[in-house]
Order: sequence, then structure tokens, then C-alpha cells
Amino acid sequence: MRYAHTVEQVRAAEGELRQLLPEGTLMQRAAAGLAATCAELLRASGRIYGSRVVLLVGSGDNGADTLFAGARLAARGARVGAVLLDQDRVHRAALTAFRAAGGVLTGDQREGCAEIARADLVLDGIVGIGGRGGLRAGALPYLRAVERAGVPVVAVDLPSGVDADTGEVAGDAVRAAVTVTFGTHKPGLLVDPGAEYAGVVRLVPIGIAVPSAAVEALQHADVAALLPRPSGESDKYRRGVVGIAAGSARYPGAAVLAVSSALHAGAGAVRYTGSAAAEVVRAHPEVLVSDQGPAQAGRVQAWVVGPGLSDGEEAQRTLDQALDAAVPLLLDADALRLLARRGPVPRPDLLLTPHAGEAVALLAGAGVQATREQVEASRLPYARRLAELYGCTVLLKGSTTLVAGPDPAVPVRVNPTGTPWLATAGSGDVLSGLAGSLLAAGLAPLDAGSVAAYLHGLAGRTASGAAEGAPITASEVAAALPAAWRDVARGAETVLSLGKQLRIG
Ligand SMILES: NC(=O)C1=CN([C@@H]2O[C@H](COP(=O)(O)OP(=O)(O)OC[C@H]3O[C@@H](n4cnc5c(N)ncnc54)[C@H](OP(=O)(O)O)[C@@H]3O)[C@@H](O)[C@H]2O)[C@@H](O)CC1
Ligand SMILES: Nc1ncnc2c1ncn2[C@@H]1O[C@H](COP(=O)(O)OP(=O)(O)O)[C@@H](O)[C@H]1O
Ligand SMILES: [K+]
Repeated sequence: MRYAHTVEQVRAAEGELRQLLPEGTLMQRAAAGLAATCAELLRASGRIYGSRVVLLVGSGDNGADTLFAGARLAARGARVGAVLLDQDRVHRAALTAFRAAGGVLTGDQREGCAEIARADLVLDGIVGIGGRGGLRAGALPYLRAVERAGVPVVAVDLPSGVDADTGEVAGDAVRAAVTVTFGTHKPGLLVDPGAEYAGVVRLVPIGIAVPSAAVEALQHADVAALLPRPSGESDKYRRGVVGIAAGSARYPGAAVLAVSSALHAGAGAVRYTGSAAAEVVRAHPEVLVSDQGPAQAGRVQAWVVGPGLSDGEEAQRTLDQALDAAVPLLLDADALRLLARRGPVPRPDLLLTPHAGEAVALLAGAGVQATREQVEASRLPYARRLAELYGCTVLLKGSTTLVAGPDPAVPVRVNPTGTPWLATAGSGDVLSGLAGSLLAAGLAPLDAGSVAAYLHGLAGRTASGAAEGAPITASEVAAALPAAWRDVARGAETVLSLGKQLRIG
């Protein structure tokens, strides 16, 4: 698991540790890790000796880390110049160490920008976890110079201008190739739009012990441990049966897609109810179909309602019946809009899977006005808010997929897999069938949602291919699910056998 903590949590942990260590120890650990990453990058594109590095140095400890790291690079022969954004407020000891190692201060703004244009690497030490709001005007000319020159940036702790706790970006922010973060990840590095500014994130441990995380991201081994596996005693009913109520005369394909992924996702059988039964059976003869609605469709261990369902009276009846069934329930697409009309029905076994537009409707249904743009810019707070308002688990789809449970003390899961190629018609239908099947197999809503998002993202990457990838269809994503499943299971086995060889765990 990869964990992220809020600024408040980081400060509390740092405060405790600081008491036990000689003054400046944590900053030196941070600077050493930062310098090591920069050295690695410089070596990869040439050599350290004689390379040109520019530091953008703000008035707080983030600037100080940067100066200490700059001193280490200068000591290894790099030509390091520092732009001080506030001449009167700079960490004195860090500046002294920097100059002693051969670092120089750039002159006025024109000279600073000229240095940037010649640089091999820029370090962004403008502001870290002490930042408030977007970048201030003084930093902007340097930011523009960096963009013009196209020089790679290493962000120190986090890209300046990104909100550490939420990933929100108010105004301008630094776009980094790499972010070197200290002690623990910050939520803003994992959640868009902030995550997009952070580039590749590298964690430098500095010894702080932080309590339970605000945000966490599953890794291969976590997902492997959650995947349902049949045992010797399994039969199709014990593995779980998932019911899918989806599709309409206008959107029969949504039903086929949701069923297709459900078949590949752990449940022992899939029941379908709705008007697309003929299309579903033609594509998947193994599905049990009915047109009688959830109440008459036979026993299931979880229902998925919504993809392509439309929002007329028949759809409303379908939703009511599924809500009456005493099994876990996933609502997507049209079912979310129907739910928004009636407002929250708090149920801990409910999983809602809105995109930002559907989230806006759900928020309105609970009396909260917001725009799609606001939800996309503040994904983490809105995901939490929705889960709290509806008293259930919410999977908010989009460029970063988040899964939030109703208990605010439980970390929000951020999905680390995926590709923008998944933004293709029907890809959400694949996700809901997948998550529903996992619910039926017995996973809790938070696990079902986050494991589904993980596999969906991996399948998307597998289907779209290496490097930058290529366009994919939702059917191809569904077809790639077994490969994603095997990849996760195989990865975990490799880690386990390595662990055994090395006698770990
Ligand atoms: N915690 C840890 O475990 C460790 C933390 N460490 C490091 O300390 C960093 C935190 O340092 P910090 O607390 O000094 O705050 P920091 O981020 O430098 O910013 C505050 C300064 O910036 C200014 N400022 C504010 N907003 C701004 C804006 N939008 N645009 C421009 N400027 C802005 C603000 O000015 P003011 O508002 O007072 O005018 C204030 O002077 C942390 O990120 C990590 O790098 C490591 O050394 C190791 C252990
Ligand atoms: N920019 C993006 N990067 C990664 N994944 C994305 C992006 N945009 C959308 N997705 C994913 O694609 C899927 C789209 O689902 P949805 O909006 O419901 O589409 P549809 O209704 O056509 O099926 C979701 O899983 C979402 O997380
Ligand atoms: K920074």
C-alpha cells in the first residue's frame, strides 16, 4: 500500500521526531535524498561535473532543503546558481552552506531567467507544505522561463502551487518531471489535478512515523490479496452470483459491456434482467436472463443497476426493486440520476460510481450546489462529501479515480493505474460490471470499488499497448481483464517467492 498524509499529520510527526534528533537532521536527510535523485538524473543525461543547475528558492524550509541539496551538487562539480525569491527571507545556514560549496546567486530577474535558459535541471524549492494558494507574482517570470526553455524540473517535496492536502491548483503551479517528497506522500501528489503536475514521484524516507493515512493507493500485492479465488469446495453459487439490470432499447450495448466484464471478475454466474436480453445472450450464452426485473430474476449476492438503463418509469421500478433486495448494490449512470431525484438512502452496502457530471446531480439531490468544473478541480473533498452525504461508498471516476467510504476516519483510496485512453464510450459500463462482480464475490464496497478501478486501469493500459498507447474500445478493455488479473496475481507470487528467498516476512 502507498500511503499519503495531510500537512497537519506530517507536521505533528515531524515535531515529535525533531525533539529526539540534533537540530537540522531531518532537513539534511531530505537534502541528501533530493541531491541523490538530482545526481541520478544529471548522470543519466550526461554527467554531474560541469552540468548547470538552477535553484528556485523560496522563503521557507522548502527553499532551505533546496539550498542544502544545491550545496551537495556543487560539491560534486555541478555549476549551481540560486534565484532567491525573497532576498530578505532566506534560511541563513542553508545559504552559507550553499555558498561555501561553490554555489552562486544569480543576479537580477533577467540574469536568473538567462541562467534557466541554459540549465540542465531546475529545482523547485519555491514553496512546500507551507504553501497557501497559487504561486505569487514574483515567481511567475521564472516559471515562464522554465516553460520556454523546456528544462526538466525536480519539485522539492511537492510542485509549488499544488495544494498538498487536496491536489487543488489555484492559479499557476510548477510542472515537474520528478517530485522528490519527504517522509510520506501527500494526497495532492496522488490526486488530479495536482498529480499531473508532480510527474514521477519519489519518496525519500526521513524517519518520521505518521499515523493512519488520509489517502492510500493499492499496489499489486494488496490487490492480489483481495482477489477472490475459488477453492476446492467452490461451486458457482458459493463464488457469488451477480445480477445486472442495465441497457434499454436505445443502449443495449451498455448491458453487453457490463455483463462481459462481470463474467471476467470473480462471480460464479451472472444474471441479467432488462430489455437487452437477446443481445446479451447472443454475446454471452452463459448468462441467465429474465425480463421480469430484479424482484423476479432469481437469487443474487449483489446487484448492479444503471448502465444504459434510461430514466423512465420502468427504470424507476427496477431501481426500487434492487433497493428492496437485501444484497449489496452498485448504482451507476442512469440509476445515479434516479437516486439523486429521491436523495440519500443511507446503506453501508451501497456503492455509487459517478463521473463528475453524475456527482453534481447527486450533490444537488442532497441539497449541495456545485458545478462539474468544481468537482473536477476538488475531487478529493467532493468524493468525501458525497460519501458522507449518502452514507455509503462512492467511487468518483475520471482522470484520477477515488473511492471514499462513509466513515471519514477511513483513508480514501486513490487508484494508481489507468490511462486517459480509458475515456471512451462504454468504459464506465465495464467498470460497473467488474465492481459488481467483486461485490457478489464478497468484497466490501471499498475493496470492490478500488480493486475494480485498479484492474480496469491495468486492462486499459494492456489493451492500449506500450509507451504512449493507442485508442481502445470498451470491449477491448473488457477482453483485457483476464490479462490484468493474471498480471496482478503473478506479480504478487514473484514478491512472495522473493520474500521467501530473502527470508522477509
Ligand atoms: N515537515 C517535515 O517533516 C520536513 C519538512 N521539510 C521541508 O520543509 C518544508 C516546509 O517548510 P515551511 O514550513 O517553512 O514552509 P514552506 O513550504 O517552505 O513555505 C512557507 C513559506 O513560503 C511562503 N509562501 C506561502 N505560500 C506561498 C505561495 N503560494 N507562493 C510563494 N510563497 C509562499 C511563506 O511566506 P509568507 O506566507 O509567510 O509570506 C513562507 O515563508 C517542506 O515542504 C519540506 O520541504 C524538510 O526540511 C524535512 C522535514
Ligand atoms: N482522463 C482520464 N484518465 C484516466 N481514466 C479516465 C479519464 N477519463 C475517464 N477515465 C475513466 O474512463 C471511464 C469512463 O467512464 P464513464 O464516464 O462512465 O463513461 P461511459 O459512461 O461512456 O461508460 C471511467 O472509469 C473513468 O475513470
Ligand atoms: K516545491
